Amino acid sequence: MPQVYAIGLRDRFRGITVREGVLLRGRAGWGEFCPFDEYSDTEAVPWLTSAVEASEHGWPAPVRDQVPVNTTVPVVTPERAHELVAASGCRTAKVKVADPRSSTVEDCERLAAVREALGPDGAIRVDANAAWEVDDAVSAIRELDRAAGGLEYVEQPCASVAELARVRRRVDVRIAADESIRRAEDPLRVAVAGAADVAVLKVAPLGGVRRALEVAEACGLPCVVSSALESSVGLAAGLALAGALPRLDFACGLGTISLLRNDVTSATLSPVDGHLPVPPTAPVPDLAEAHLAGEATRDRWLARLDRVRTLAG
Ligand SMILES: O=C(O)CCC(=O)c1ccccc1C(=O)O
Ligand SMILES: [Mg+2]
Repeated sequence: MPQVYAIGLRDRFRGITVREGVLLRGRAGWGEFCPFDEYSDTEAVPWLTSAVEASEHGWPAPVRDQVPVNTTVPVVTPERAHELVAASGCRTAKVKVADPRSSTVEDCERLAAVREALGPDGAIRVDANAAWEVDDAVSAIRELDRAAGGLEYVEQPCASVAELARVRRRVDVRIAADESIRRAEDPLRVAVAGAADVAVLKVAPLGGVRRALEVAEACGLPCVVSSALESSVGLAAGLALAGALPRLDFACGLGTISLLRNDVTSATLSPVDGHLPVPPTAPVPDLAEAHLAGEATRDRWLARLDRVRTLAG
């Protein structure tokens, strides 16, 4: 029987305070199905394909046994940002910016605190989650770059690929594409070359590790593997992708377990010295019992899983 979990977040992230999902067990081990609420049943199909790959088929062989990861800083006070980065042990920090609850001035203050915690040789990237228009993006990126003492890249400053290309021509900071790839009609065909310098790949919305490897090859850009805020069961799939990519030039966004208050496994994938291991399979969710969702949440997820299974055929 699939297990439905509900785990609180330490700080609000992307508007949510509780993360929910389903753990599936198959012949090869465990997989996680956890599309966000805003994903339709059709959009959730690749998330299921990814969970089925993990639980029934397993992953391709890795070419490295550990990956550097960034710490992720939600929209929090500068003091809290400093504390999160200092405690992380990571040499790269990714800071959420352009949130409706945070002005550019506040984003700059948070970035200055992150630089202070990281020191001059750490790398700072920001994620705008498609919030800006082109002109706003250009001026904000210049300000944030200054406040951070240099940015490694800015993730998804605007919504469309055409806008990314226009921003990219006007700023010195690298542009990374996230939503442009993961929410594309066909991620294998999205023309991000010319609009971005870096591709952010998330295993679940791309339909699994094998499918994400094809997207990496098709897009022809350096890739960063990022989580979708999963438990360690889902994070393991991201690590399998990061482990199997032919090249890995940047830290990955897989150090997100600390954003959750709990994990479903005692073999939690929490970074040590800014690195995570590439596991052969997902960890067994031996602590899932302690984080099972209430009945209404469970029924809602099992119904969603049924509908998406039917769609997936
Ligand atoms: O990349 C990271 O560091 C963390 C993952 C992250 O930011 C994220 C997590 C869930 C959903 C969307 C995003 C995003 O990159 O926009
Ligand atoms: Mg992003």
